[in-house]
Amino acid sequence: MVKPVIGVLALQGDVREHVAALEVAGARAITVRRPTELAAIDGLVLPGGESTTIDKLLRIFELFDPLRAAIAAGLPVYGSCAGMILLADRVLGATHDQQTLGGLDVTVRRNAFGRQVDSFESSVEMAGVPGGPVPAAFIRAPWVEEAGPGVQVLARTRHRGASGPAVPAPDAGPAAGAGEDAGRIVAVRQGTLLATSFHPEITGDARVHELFVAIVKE
Ligand SMILES: NC(=O)CC[C@H](N)C(=O)O
Repeated sequence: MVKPVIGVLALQGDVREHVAALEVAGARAITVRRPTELAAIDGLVLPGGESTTIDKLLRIFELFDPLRAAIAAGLPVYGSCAGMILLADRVLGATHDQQTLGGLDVTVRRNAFGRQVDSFESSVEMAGVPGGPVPAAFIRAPWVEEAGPGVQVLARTRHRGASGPAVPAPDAGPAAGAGEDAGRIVAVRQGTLLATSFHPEITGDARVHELFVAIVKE
């Protein structure tokens, strides 16, 4: 697979930014809106946006069940922010009828860092992403509250940030450990599923997408 074909779910959210980052990262990126388009892709990005809206649109576009099945069958997927929520098996703060595609054995908390005004930009040291901290935009971002045993934690914030926005630190990372003082989990991987609380696609740094392209090629 010289140049994998990676789809970006294009129902809502920041689709163009992911398409651009994927192209920089060495993939051929296509937008996906129809179930039949799933057959053409080697991997899929679930963009940021509003997870409740994307969930509803997935069902309206009859993509929910096929996509759930494709993920269960091993389709590599990268979910950013709302996309992380869509990949999570369990969601705290979900609306009453909100469903997720699932696949990632995590519990995520929606809007965990606060409201829209608490959105912030920072940088995150991420396992599997060499070359220093990744610039990361947190926009009404979720965090991973609990991760199952098969889930690899790739990045954490420096502080737990229970009240107000946390400050993801350049030295945050898997070495932070799981102790009481360890920060919030903001990037995870389980098999071929990758998820980040933040948006790396709007900061002009394609290294997280390069990691996903590498996962797709594995
Ligand atoms: N930037 C984002 O993707 C925000 C996610 C949004 N708060 C949600 O719950 O879906």
